[in-house]
Amino acid sequence: MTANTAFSPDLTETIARARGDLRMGVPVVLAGRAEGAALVLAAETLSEGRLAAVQAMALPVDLALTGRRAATLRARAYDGDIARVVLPEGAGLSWVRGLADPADDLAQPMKGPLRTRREGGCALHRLALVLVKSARLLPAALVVPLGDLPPPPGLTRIDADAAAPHLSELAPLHHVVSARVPLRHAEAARLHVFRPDDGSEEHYAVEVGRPDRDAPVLARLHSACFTGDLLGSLKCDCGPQLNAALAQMGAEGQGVLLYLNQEGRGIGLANKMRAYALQDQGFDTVEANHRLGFEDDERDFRLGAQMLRSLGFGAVRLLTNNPAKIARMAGEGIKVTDRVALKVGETRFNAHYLATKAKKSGHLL
Ligand SMILES: Nc1nc2c(ncn2[C@@H]2O[C@H](COP(=O)(O)OP(=O)(O)OP(=O)(O)O)[C@@H](O)[C@H]2O)c(=O)[nH]1
Ligand SMILES: [Zn+2]
Repeated sequence: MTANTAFSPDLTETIARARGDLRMGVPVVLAGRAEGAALVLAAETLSEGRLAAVQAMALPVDLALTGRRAATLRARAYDGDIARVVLPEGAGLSWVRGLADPADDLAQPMKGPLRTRREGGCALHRLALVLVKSARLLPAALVVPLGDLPPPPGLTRIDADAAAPHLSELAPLHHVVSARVPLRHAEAARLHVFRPDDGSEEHYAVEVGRPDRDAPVLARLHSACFTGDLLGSLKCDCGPQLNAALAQMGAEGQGVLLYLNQEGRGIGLANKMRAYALQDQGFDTVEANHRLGFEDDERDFRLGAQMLRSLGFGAVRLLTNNPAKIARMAGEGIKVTDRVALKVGETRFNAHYLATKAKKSGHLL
């Protein structure tokens, strides 16, 4: 490796840079062997100026959407999980935003007619959506295949053939530090910080007592909920569940709570608030995610399994009502010897939310 290439970003670093670019509204270039190079711009952060610059290139432009969003818009998704909606000539920023963001779907239901592309490949579109989702933006992106044109200078360029399999793998988490933090519910607690090597959010583990590594440990996989955990929101049951889990660990003298920074079931706080705004319009928690173009649950529970293993745990008594968590742990090689029910925090504001989870996501009552 020469000095120059040693300083160059590798694939993981280039993808992290691309996430930052997309969040700032800067286009990135995806280049695949079969498809050639394409310019990608996140719909959420697209500016008038960059849309005009795209249109000035006089190339065919697609708005890549997930199959979920396309279904809401009644657009044909020829690629199954994604749709390539053709950008009509002269379409403005409000056209792009209206397709990407369901906020005004009810007020302005007529978005079409929408023409979706059938011919050509969709690998770069699929990768573009993975990238904008991982940047916690709305899952919608303009994709401009460049043909023979050279990409504009100064843009982050990603090797699409290498990036697609790379992004489906979990970035390794490294244990950064741990220290004692006595908690109201569990005085003998220690907070461990884990950092993924792809530049994404850190995740935490709260270890209560000194649990025996050879026995199943009382464990809770808790997903970040700013509104519930910190603000005391009555719209979900997260805050009471967090406290009850720590209290049970404190009472038993041992346990481990994994705090996964996957706000809003993995869609980020801004998108969760978009989902809440749709719930204000009458949609339930699952429908709201789908209208936004997300799956019901976009979390990656491999994170929890990796932290447990890193701390030396192979078996858990899992505090949860969610059967998917049990299945995901087992699938990742963590033995779930018991399910410990965690029923706290029902309010008149979240009764419908809890009932929807029971009905649509199979939560145990
Ligand atoms: N997208 C979205 N996320 C929500 C909504 N309400 C709560 N959340 C998020 O859902 C997650 C709650 O996760 P958990 O406490 O692990 O709940 P669970 O998967 O139902 O499982 P258990 O609590 O273990 O039974 C948190 O990340 C919240 O931010 C909502 O209406 N929409
Ligand atoms: Zn919550």
